[in-house]
Amino acid sequence: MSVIEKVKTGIPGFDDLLFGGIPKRNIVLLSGGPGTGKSIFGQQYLYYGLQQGEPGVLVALEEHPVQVRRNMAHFGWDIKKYEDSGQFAIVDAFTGGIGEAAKREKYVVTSIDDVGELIDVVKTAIKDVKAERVVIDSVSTLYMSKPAVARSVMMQLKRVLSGLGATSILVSQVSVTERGFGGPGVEHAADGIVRLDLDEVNGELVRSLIVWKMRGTKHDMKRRPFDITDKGIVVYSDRVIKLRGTMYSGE
Ligand SMILES: Nc1ncnc2c1ncn2[C@@H]1O[C@H](COP(=O)(O)OP(=O)(O)OP(=O)(O)O)[C@@H](O)[C@H]1O
Repeated sequence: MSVIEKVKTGIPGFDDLLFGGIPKRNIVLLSGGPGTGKSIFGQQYLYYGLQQGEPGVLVALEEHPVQVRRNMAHFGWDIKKYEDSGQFAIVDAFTGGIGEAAKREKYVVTSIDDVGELIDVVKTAIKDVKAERVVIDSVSTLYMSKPAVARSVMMQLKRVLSGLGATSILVSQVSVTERGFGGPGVEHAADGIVRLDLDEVNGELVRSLIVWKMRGTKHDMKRRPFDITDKGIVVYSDRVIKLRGTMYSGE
């Protein structure tokens, strides 16, 4: 039996849940409601890779690249030096190329309705920086207005990302009450699903996550609490959280 190579996320506590990390070339759907920490998780995964000498690409569909750099700097993740040295790239799929700041971006997607264009730009960025890690934030934006094409978009992305050897996290936005992870088309196509949650317990918001699926490895099956600190996400892999009265607890 061949041993599957794992990619460490570097998020404290999280790799324990995957017995080492994400199997190489997997496409992982990172799903959760608003403010659950999806963007931070993705950025932390990329920054850890950079520190290990693994180049990365962040496809920004929800935020201006300038804002992304600012948010990352807030956690002490200085990506500028990696951008300058050609080990990291942000694909701007947010501005549509409009505005002064957008003119300074190297990788710009002018229309996100044209998935072909997006894929071409992403491909170029991955090849240029030799990316081993890719984050798309968020993939939902690509099919929000046309759910029927979700699976096809996902399959196209999967072929390109996996084909170029990258291990990818695709952020999937779901509403607070939604039980799923972004729709059947994407859930089945993804190699892995990680769900982040924010729930009110005794008048306080509590963060937790669960690994729902991960092809190529055994994984933890329990809901684990996590925190967002000034240094990013910390998962408490030895603690279990039971949410009362949610769709998960079966109460
Ligand atoms: N320095 C920090 N310390 C603690 N918590 C923080 C810090 N910075 C941000 N947060 C928390 O992270 C949340 C935002 O996380 P993030 O942007 O990753 O969410 P998201 O899941 O991508 O949300 P959305 O889908 O709405 O964009 C904030 O609402 C806040 O609760």
